[in-house]
Amino acid sequence: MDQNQLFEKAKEIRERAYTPYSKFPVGAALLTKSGKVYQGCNIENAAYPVSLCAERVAIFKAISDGVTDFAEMAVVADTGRPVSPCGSCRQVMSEFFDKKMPIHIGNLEDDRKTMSMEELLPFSFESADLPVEDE
Ligand SMILES: O=c1ccn([C@H]2C[C@H](O)[C@@H](CO)O2)c(=O)[nH]1
Ligand SMILES: [Zn+2]
Repeated sequence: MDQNQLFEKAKEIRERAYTPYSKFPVGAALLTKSGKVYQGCNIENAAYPVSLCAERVAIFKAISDGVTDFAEMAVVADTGRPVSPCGSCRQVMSEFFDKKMPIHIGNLEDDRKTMSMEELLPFSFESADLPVEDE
């Protein structure tokens, strides 16, 4: 699966977004090293903060399937510049993605940009920062 195909998967799932409040559908496609693709769309709620972003839906689908061998992600929305994942999604990505993993962001005009995990969230808070528990 190449980058164009991954963006197609992101655009496809974007059509399933549930966005009656923002009217801002987003699609994400997460490729695993074994070639499987997990697709996610944003799902909103009348209680606005309960809404979940496309990126986290894709990641949580994979994690709940027992899959963690992530290779690349593509995210797409109808934005003027390539869509910028929110801070909460960057933090969740950093929990599961290697620092060098490429994240492709784009818009419907196919303006695209690829950033590594560590470019997207530098100096991230991570498990190594937590105190080590003695036994
Ligand atoms: O990268 C992004 C940015 C925003 N949203 C969603 C959250 C909300 O449903 C809507 C407007 O913020 O877009 C995503 O899914 N991914
Ligand atoms: Zn987000």
